[in-house]
Amino acid sequence: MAKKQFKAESKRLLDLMIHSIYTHHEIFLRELISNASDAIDKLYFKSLTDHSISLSREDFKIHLSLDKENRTLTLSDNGIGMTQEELENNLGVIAKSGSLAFKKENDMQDDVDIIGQFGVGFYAAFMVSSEVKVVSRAYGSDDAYCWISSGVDGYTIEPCRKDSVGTDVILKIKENTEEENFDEFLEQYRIQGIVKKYSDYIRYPIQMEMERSKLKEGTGKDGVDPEYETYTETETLNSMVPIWKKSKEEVSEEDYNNFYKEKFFDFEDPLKVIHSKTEGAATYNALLFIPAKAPFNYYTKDFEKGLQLYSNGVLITDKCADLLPDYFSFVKGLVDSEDLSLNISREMLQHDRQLKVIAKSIEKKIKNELAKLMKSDREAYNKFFENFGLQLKYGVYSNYGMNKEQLQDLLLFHSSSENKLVSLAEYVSRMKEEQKYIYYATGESVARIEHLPQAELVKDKGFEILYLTDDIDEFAIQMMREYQEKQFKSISAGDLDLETEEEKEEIKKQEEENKDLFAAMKEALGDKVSKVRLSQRLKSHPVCLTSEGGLSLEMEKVLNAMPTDQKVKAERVLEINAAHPIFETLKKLAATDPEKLNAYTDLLYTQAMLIEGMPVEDPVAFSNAVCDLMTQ
Ligand SMILES: Nc1ncnc2c1ncn2[C@@H]1O[C@H](COP(=O)(O)OP(=O)(O)OP(=O)(O)O)[C@@H](O)[C@H]1O
Repeated sequence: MAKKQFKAESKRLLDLMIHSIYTHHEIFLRELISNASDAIDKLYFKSLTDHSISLSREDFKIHLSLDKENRTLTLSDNGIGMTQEELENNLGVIAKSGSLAFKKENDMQDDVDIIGQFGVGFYAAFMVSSEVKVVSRAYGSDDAYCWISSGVDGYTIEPCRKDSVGTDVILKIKENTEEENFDEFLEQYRIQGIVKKYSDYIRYPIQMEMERSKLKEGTGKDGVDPEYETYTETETLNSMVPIWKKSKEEVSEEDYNNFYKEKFFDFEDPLKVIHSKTEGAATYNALLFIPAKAPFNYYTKDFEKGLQLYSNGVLITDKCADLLPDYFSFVKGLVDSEDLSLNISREMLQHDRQLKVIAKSIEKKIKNELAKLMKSDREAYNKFFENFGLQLKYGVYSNYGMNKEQLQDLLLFHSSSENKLVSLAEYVSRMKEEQKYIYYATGESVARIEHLPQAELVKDKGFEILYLTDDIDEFAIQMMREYQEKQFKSISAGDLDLETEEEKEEIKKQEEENKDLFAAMKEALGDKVSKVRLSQRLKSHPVCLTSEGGLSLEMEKVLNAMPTDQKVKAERVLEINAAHPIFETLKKLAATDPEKLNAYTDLLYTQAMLIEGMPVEDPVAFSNAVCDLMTQ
């Protein structure tokens, strides 16, 4: 059977092209400037081998001009131009890319970055233009041709005059409609803004006549009213050389800082700059910054993470979220890669595989740089941690601890013995020979934890305690379970395993002897506690509250502060210090005055709650009970 060719309804196709590919109208300018840059690159490439071309890099430019009255925006380049045939083939055939063909035909050198590949970008002009006119004269030809089209109706090509080689693209900007504003594309500042946004790093100057106004001479002083006059000035709108493509030696700290502040709208210099060129599985340049302070909305839903993504110096996405894991969401910066397979609108990527490879590599880089900073400049790292440490801890906890290995060495906690932030590695390196666990205590603040009765014995043994003051801390620690094969242990949970065998025996004996007392106290407290027992962690304080099972009192507080209806309750244990005089009193009361024992038990429980920073269920009853005691 004879094979038939597909036919395309070219009008429909163009219509689709104009209305369905791009999300933002402003993209048209990026596309036309990229075409101009490609055309110049081609001529430049030719000039490398054809010595009759006397142009050097500096001679090439792209020029923009606005004519509000006639509603035109003109882009001129002195690139390679197009012959009549090329106009016909490249602009008359949708999805035909002369640039891609050029790249394939010629073995392109490193310093030429042809951008075009799909053969559709040009048609973006019709999103904002009622008519597009292309006047072009090809390199090596004396003839020029004019291609005109109003979009779906087709196009005409006629000979015309053009004095120099290159191409002028003249857009007749559409009239405003009820829904859409096109006038904006006739405003010089809007055009300047779009160029800066997408084409700042096109390597040839993009110039425009900018209208300015100044005070007329002789006015505005000596009692003469100020009068203004307008004048025009040619301005280069783009910065051209991407700072990230320069070598590190060429860029000063000030250059980096200024670039960061201007581009990412910060008033302060960044805390750390990471500039890297990577080759291998993923080839890319990255320029990343760690801000000195968390933005005011950092810990809110409004904050959007992401890095700018460039392909050959042309902006593809302003905030590519996939390039950063959540726990490094504070990083600002950009990635530029030539190996991205872009989708046709150049607004997205086609395969996220490449992006994943780049993201993995960036993540590794950020982690290593932070670890380096921790070692080399602790003060700066502490500052970083004060601002973003919380995010790292969330990172350890989230996704069922999937990233804990990655992040654990970046964490800092306040140390009881050092009285400053320490890393887990530092803690472990100081552990005593007989110390089995990494001890931690939780509470609202360092000052509050300092006074926790539970900490007494652990401290007495000379063991360091990590003070956890953020809500997420204990959740993160529980997710980690251990660090360098040392388990974490809360000073308020379960058996601290601090006693010698004899001490353990002694406690067991005392527990047995006072079985009835503890049973009576438990009875008095009812559901409030799951157990009353002898304490193995108290030294001078009478009581404390601990918990059993996976849920600690601190976690209970955190979870119950969340706006959900489901409330949780930790299994509370009231611990009594056998060495405290109160113990003797309790023993006596058990035998003589059970009612008083009940009242004292309740008082002790409430005191323990207060020490823990837990809300007292009935403050009035507590106050009355204390007064009763005072007046006895
Ligand atoms: N200013 C110009 N000077 C010379 N040739 C041009 C110019 N503008 C467009 N062309 C030619 O027209 C072709 C089609 O342009 P178009 O913008 O539609 O696609 P492209 O740039 O090749 O690819 P992409 O869709 O990826 O941008 C280009 O490949 C190029 O050969």
